Amino acid sequence: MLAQFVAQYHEELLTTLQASAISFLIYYFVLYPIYFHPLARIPGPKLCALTKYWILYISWSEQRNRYVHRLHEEYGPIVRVGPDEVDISDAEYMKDIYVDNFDKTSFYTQFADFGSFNTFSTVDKKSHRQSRKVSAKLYSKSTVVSEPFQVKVRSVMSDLLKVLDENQEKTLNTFYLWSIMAMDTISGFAFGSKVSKRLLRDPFGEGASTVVAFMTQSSAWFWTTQLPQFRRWVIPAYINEASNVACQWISEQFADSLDKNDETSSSLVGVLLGEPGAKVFDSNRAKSEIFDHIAAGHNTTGTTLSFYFYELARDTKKQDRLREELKQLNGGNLATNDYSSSLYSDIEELPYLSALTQEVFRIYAAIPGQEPRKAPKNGFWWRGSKETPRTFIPEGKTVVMQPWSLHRDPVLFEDPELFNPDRWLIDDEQKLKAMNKQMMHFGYGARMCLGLHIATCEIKLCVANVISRYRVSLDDSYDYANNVQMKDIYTTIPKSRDVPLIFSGLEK
Ligand code: HEM
Repeated sequence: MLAQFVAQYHEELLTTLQASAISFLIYYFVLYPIYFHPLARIPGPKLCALTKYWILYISWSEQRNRYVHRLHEEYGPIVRVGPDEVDISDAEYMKDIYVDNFDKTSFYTQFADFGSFNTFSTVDKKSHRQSRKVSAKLYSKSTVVSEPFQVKVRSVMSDLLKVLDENQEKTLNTFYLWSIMAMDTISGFAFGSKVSKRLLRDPFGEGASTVVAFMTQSSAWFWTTQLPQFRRWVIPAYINEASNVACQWISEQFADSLDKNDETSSSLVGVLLGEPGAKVFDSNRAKSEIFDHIAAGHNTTGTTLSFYFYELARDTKKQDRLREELKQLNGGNLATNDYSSSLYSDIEELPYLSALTQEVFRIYAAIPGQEPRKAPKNGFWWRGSKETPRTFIPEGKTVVMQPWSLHRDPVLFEDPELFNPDRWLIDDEQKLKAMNKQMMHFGYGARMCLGLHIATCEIKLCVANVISRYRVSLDDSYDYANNVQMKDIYTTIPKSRDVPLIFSGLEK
């Protein structure tokens, strides 16, 4: 009977089944994500709501930070950038997401080296807390300003001043130079000064090849963080080779440090391994941590300083004004002839130096991109705004903020693309407080940058030492407008990997 029915009506049945399947597919893939999904009331392009591959494509084509920023300008402080992902640009939510410490997403899990995770790549709160505790004291402000650390950083500054002295009036790739300098600082801290390589003593040879190896291995960031399942198929062999070179570089110094380092309590190796027998971390875990700190610390600092000096070189009035401020420190004189560095305690609070530094951090945040977290167990409320009604964001959905947009809020930062250090020198305390609260260049909350005190110290010391000795200028033959832009990626670098500048000694 049934067979007879099917035989008689099979064409109509097929059509009905096909129609149902098509209706289901339309509902599931189009109507549900756009109209019925829990995030449906959050504005954004329909393509973002339909498929996660759109924002992945934008990310892959290195446009995400600027694209998401444009979405905020069009749709307001919360935008839906993927079917299950929202980006928020409102400082009020920094506490909810980063201080209350939503777990990191899997974006971070692939930042593991030597087969072991590290503080940066742990996603859950509990293991992160335990991991971070081990090295937090070593990176604290009190350690960074202490004399033993300051001796190390001043010694790196002296190496840098020698390089500049020997290469006056030549065009230097400053992105490499500052990155090498930052690498020397972190590796001195990590392996102890007797062991760590002093790359500034061979900046154009081993120095350049080491930073290039680290930069090359991190150039696969998109596949590593976003589509790790395809990584092994799409990554060219030279990236894996660069990764091996970088790991080898860490391993050699790590092994040497076990033999020769006598700074057990003040070096990262000493702290990570603990007293003999304590077994805080095994050696692969310790190497993974060190790899990550060196990778996180040199590139970001190098990028920040590249844009810093670029801004000073294109506006000599700003250089002169900073030089005037520095002069006051030395009884009206600038630095002496020798290579000795200024004291951090003397320059740390200088108003114009601090304003310049804050403005560089604002426009050129070295990590300008997404810092994704997962909505927690009981979800999370968007409390409502002019553009978007109060909306519940369920557990597990991705919630992101990007410094790029927070730092370009036109209400707090008038003419946001203008490099204007004077905006930090106003008398309006309330406004300054709001501006500072909006800054996310070192992240925010419990997972804020571990190296922020070292980085700030190095950056200010480097600028003060160089500007008090040299006039910095652009190389007229170089196309800065096209080449010196921020690459639109998670950790930015100058697009051309080259910021050529010329240093001319000041008359003493
Ligand atoms: C100008 C220089 C630097 C900038 C702009 C910077 C920025 C940041 C940002 C934004 C984060 C949070 C990232 C996220 O949650 O997605 C971060 C985390 C981190 N940074 Fe830095 N960083 C700098 C220098 C350094 C240095 C010198 C070190 C060396 C120790 C370092 C080590 C770390 C570590 C270990 C984390 C992970 C912290 C955690 O998850 O608890 N950074 N950094």
